[in-house]
Amino acid sequence: MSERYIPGFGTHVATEAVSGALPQGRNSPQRPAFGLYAEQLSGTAFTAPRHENRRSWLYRLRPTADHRPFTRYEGAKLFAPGIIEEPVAPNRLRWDPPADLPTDADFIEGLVTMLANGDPADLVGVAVHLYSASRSMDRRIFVNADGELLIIPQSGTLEVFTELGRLTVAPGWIAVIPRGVRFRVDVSEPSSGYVAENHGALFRLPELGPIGSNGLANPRDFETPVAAFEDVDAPHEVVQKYMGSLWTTTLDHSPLDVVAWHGTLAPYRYELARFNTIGSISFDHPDPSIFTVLTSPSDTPGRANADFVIFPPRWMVGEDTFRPPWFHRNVMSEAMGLIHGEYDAKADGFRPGGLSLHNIMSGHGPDVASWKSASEAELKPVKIDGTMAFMVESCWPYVPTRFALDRAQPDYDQAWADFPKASLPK
Ligand SMILES: O=C(O)Cc1cc(O)ccc1O
Ligand SMILES: [Fe+2]
Repeated sequence: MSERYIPGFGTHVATEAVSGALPQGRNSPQRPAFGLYAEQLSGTAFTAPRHENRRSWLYRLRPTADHRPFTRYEGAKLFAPGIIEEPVAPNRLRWDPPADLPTDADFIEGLVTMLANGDPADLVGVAVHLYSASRSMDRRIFVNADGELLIIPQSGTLEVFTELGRLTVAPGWIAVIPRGVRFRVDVSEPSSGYVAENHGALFRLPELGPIGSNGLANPRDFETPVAAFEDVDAPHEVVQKYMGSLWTTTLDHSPLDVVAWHGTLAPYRYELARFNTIGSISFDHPDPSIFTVLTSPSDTPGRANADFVIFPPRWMVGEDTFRPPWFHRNVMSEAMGLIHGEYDAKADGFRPGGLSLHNIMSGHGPDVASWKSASEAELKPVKIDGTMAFMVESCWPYVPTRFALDRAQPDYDQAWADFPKASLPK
């Protein structure tokens, strides 16, 4: 079947891969068509307010309930390894793309956790993982009970076959797989990138306030796949992340057997180039919240559990303005990655596939070289081009994993060494 997508963010989709599979007029008929099983998948509490409520009804060959007990999964040792015991130092950290990410790995084995905050069982927090996959998942399925997965490819295109349909996700695109949705990732070349795992409230579009009714990520540009399934009666291993640990069970069939579904909870993809970037056309550099693609709110208004923010190509026109990111200390914690190109606050050392962490209250901003060139630049209109950085900003400070701590650049503080001292009038 050729791929097709339905446009819109969080819209109510009704889709069937086999004509007549989707019940009409009710969710749970006494006997669904063809002996399919009706199953509800909830992304929000049953009683969540109507405008936030997200759930879908799935019509499948066998119910998800039909499985044997899960046992501990012994693979993917660098994925969700648990938190370090020692206190977290107030240091800024940065990583080159690690040279020793798993090789000859599928998407599950290739996941490596770098940063995490919050306990998944508290339903808050976010984790940042890298992945490096050179093999397709062969009769293996992954499912995350701990939150939704925001997948950010950096190199190589992923074919993600989920219970609710298939998504092609190339670098420059993102995909979000809801909590609990089972999926397989196929690759045709060594592929790597980032995953932000959101344990908290579902990602949604940010409010637009005075921007008005259009702009930033427009709802129409989000794409949800139509129903697609496989009917395979052969053993399939299901690896599940559940309350921070990995578990496994084996089914005698593929669980990607949803023939039809309808509802508002579904995987989706989005091309970052569609982002309608809005910025200053007078002076001063706005807060980066203007670049928010998706936000997962916390219980405190305006203080995100996780904001997914991008730094796309854009014109810089500010008059009498220091144009790159300013020096700052933030009560929010900032994890950043780079998909391609260069980031305007870092002349050196922040590489595609790398990562940086500026945790709560760490002083950061432009490195010396970026500061010098931006302070001396002629302020004509300049296009920042050929770049895509992103940030996963969270109100909860991140804790690096042991793997991450052992691989941090030893000299990141040098980015801000040797600033000349200001000289006051005598
Ligand atoms: O620290 C960073 O590079 C991210 C960032 C970018 C920006 O334009 C303003 C503030 C900010 O934290
Ligand atoms: Fe910052």
